[in-house]
Amino acid sequence: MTGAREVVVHTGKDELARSTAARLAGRLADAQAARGTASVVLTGGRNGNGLLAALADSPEARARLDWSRLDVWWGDERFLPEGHPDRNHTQAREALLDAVPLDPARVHVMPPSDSRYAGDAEAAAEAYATELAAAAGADPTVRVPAFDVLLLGVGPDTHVASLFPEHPALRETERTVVGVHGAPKPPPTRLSLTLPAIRAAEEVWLLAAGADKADAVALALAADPGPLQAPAAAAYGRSRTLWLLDQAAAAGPPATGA
Ligand SMILES: O=C(O)[C@H](O)[C@@H](O)[C@H](O)[C@H](O)COP(=O)(O)O
Repeated sequence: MTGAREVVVHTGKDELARSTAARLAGRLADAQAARGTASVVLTGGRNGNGLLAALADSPEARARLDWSRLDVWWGDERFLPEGHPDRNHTQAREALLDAVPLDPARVHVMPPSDSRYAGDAEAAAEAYATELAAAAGADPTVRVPAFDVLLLGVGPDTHVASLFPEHPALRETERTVVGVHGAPKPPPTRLSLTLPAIRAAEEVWLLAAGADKADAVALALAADPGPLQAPAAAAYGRSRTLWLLDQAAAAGPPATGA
């Protein structure tokens, strides 16, 4: 079912961000060298934004990456008005996107809540699904591009993108993007790629740093928990699934008892 799962542990969150930025710049530059273009799917959250900030300073990115030939997508978005400071798009702009010469036509933002979808998360999700399908090419059975790298932050409950444990969005097998209602992490209304869309990526990279992630990482890396219990364990790429951790997140559940 899945490409090999690899785990890489860095000393701390800054080193994780720096090394992952170098790795990502190299991977995307290789794709551009081979195909002319590259694609990356961004994640929200502190680790995702830390990675983007590190990418802005990355010598590897400066030396090798052609920003104008990079397609940028999002794995999830907080369904809030355009420019809201909590939107993943706003935070990504601040961390990186406004500082590099991207082609605006290649930056595929998930619709904000004050767009023409007027607060209708399902309609916004459908619009993004249509944009993905258009980018995937002429074959109507292929509805998501084969992203080079899809990034996912891992939540302390093992959520990835806006797919939370036990949430009905995890059961989606048809749609590639859904509106997520009643999310336990604010804001409650979100847009998210579904598991089938995530699994269309060539490589899925999961990021976690800090002791508060140790239980989640241990659970997701343990033998096959179901997706409903541990969404992170159900997120994998076609050719590779890479877990990028710092030592605290990799330390496993804290010892209990005497
Ligand atoms: O929009 C979001 O909130 C996310 O995309 C979410 O899935 C995030 O990546 C994780 O909660 C990890 O976030 P941290 O890196 O901040 O722990």
